[in-house]
Amino acid sequence: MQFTISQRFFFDAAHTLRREIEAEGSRRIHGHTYHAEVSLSGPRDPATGMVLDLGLLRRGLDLVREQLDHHMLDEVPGLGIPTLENLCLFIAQALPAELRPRVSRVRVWREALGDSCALDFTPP
Ligand SMILES: Nc1nc2c(c(=O)[nH]1)N=C([C@H](O)[C@H](O)COP(=O)(O)OP(=O)(O)OP(=O)(O)O)CN2
Ligand SMILES: [Zn+2]
Repeated sequence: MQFTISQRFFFDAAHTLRREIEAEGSRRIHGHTYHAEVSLSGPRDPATGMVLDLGLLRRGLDLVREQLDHHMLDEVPGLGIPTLENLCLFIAQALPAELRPRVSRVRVWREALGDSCALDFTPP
């Protein structure tokens, strides 16, 4: 049996973005509140009854959040162009190594705008 556990966090960050449309406002430094959800999938460990203790996932997410919250996203090493797509990939790759193989989905969204992006990984 495959289970999926997930946890969310949010961060406030600034960025600029080059776009074909609505270019002027996006090119100026502006900020968003971003929400992110990381899902891990796998079997239950019969000894613990858990896929993984959610407290361990929370610790991993706190480490990722520190790299994004109140940062200028254009300057975050390894992020690249600060789009929702690249944020999904960055978050997946910035998780501690022991969590990464179990990541099945990373979703990032901006509640105020209704924008969202999800990155899905093939289950192991
Ligand atoms: N596929 C993607 N498209 C866009 C992304 C993205 O990450 N992936 N990002 C943006 C911008 O971040 C942009 O700032 C959002 O633009 P917009 O919807 O115009 O929102 P505003 O910041 O202008 O909203 P306000 O209501 O004025 O704060 C665009 N596209
Ligand atoms: Zn923006």
